[in-house]
Amino acid sequence: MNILEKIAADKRVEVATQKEEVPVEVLQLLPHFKRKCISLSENLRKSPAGIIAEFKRRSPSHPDLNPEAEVEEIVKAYEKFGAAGISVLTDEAYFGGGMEDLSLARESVKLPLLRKDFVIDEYQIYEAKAMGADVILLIAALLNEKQIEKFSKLAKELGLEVLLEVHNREELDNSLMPEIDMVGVNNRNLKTFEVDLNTSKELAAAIPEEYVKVSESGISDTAAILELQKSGFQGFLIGGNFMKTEDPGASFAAFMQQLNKENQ
Ligand SMILES: O=P(O)(O)OC[C@@H](O)[C@@H](O)c1c[nH]c2ccccc12
Repeated sequence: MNILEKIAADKRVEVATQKEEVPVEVLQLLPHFKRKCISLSENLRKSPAGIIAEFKRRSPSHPDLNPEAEVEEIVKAYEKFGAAGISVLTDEAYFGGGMEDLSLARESVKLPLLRKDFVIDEYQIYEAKAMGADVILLIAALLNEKQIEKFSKLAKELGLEVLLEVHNREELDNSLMPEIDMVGVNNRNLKTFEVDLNTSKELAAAIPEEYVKVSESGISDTAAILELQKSGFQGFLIGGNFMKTEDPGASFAAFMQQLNKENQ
């Protein structure tokens, strides 16, 4: 079993328990359930930089990233210094996050929030909405075409946007559908953790124009962004580069300052 399959197997157990504790009918009563979502794809289309800054404490590839990080201060800095959106890891077992982080982020900023998790069940989409998310992630490597269709239709019904994550041409060709808003190319192979920005560059041309293109993972300098922009990317999902430092908000601010200088 590779790491992705292991995460998905654990996730099924976790979701089954969670569903019993807080059924969908209860989620639907929470105040954010009726909230009108903010569009990340629109923000990315109009933003000159298009950075989706991520909050995560650890990951399977970086177990000691920033174990004690607190969400509020960091997401506020991400907003203040010009992020187009924020990604919050809600997986506890492998990333040290939780739904609590997502709700705290919701209370702290107005930016669109991506619930970053391994969606394998419709329940998690209701949960994302109830906790104040604007966007869900669907990972093509984990889901078949039918599931992607079912999940993205539900997301749309709830007013959420969908970021589809692909890692190769086959996943892309099998998973595109009209309900998807953004296509993210993950530069990190979730099966081996290897990072290669060429993954984005090579897949860019195959992504139809109507989808906003997002390059995910392994981006550590502004030069990479300028290059990826040339390949047609409008969104850049960056986590570790900021979270690995003692003050992720300050590192993000410095990164944005540099990027704005180069973009002029
Ligand atoms: O920390 P990085 O290398 O900047 O990567 C951020 C983000 O792309 C990464 O966390 C990610 C991309 N797809 C995922 C799916 C699940 C969990 C995490 C991820």
